[in-house]
Amino acid sequence: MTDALDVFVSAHSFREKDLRDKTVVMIDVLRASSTMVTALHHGAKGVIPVGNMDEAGKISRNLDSESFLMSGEKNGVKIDGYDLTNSPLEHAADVVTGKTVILNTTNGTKAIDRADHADKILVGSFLNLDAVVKHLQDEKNEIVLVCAGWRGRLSFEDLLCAGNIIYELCSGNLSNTAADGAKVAFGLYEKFADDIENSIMSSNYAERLEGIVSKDDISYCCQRNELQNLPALNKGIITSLDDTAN
Ligand SMILES: O=C(O)[C@H](CS(=O)(=O)O)OP(=O)(O)O
Repeated sequence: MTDALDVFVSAHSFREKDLRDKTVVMIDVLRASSTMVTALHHGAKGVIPVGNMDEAGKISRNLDSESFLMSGEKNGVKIDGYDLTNSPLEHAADVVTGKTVILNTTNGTKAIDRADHADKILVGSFLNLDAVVKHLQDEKNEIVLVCAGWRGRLSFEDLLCAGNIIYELCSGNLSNTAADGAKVAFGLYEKFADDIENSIMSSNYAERLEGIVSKDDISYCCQRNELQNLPALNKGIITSLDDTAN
């Protein structure tokens, strides 16, 4: 099954047609994917991913002011006038239950926007890795793991998570005929499998956002299989797969 799977290392490394009729798993470990999974696990009604502030503003104007929260960041910092940053730890049950979260981030929400032509878009992270793997085991479409990366560049933690998904799907035995992207992600995971958190703590992200994003946030996002839900995009809104009409 891993022969029908490829990995794109950033949200800018594919063309629209590369995703047509495929099932995409968008991976932005730090932090958009982890925040979406967490918000939905904690009872958010849905997450609306937006690519910029204008879009966020337009959507919010059509909603009852009590019904939603605006979450997001620019360079890791809360956007003026927003309720929350995109820290998963801020998306706690007492904050998000029953609310729609409009989420605006530098990479993750834009990656979803760019993956628009896929047949299905799922959201993956270390937190819900098992749920992703279980779903992909029965997937009929070709699969593409889209790492959000950072501003068009590769991010270590996203590729590592893609490698972990592939490793589980092939039970640690990747075929020689797998795509190059799958081989690279798998190899990265093999190297760092026993040291996920430490290796991510010395990634470019951790260095770049030191003092802005807390170590608690990063540690939280490195936990594997803490949450069991699988977010999926449905008509512009992300909900956990069991809650959607599909
Ligand atoms: O806030 C985050 O975790 C990042 C910030 S940055 O773009 O890596 O500086 O955004 P995200 O879209 O969640 O990757």
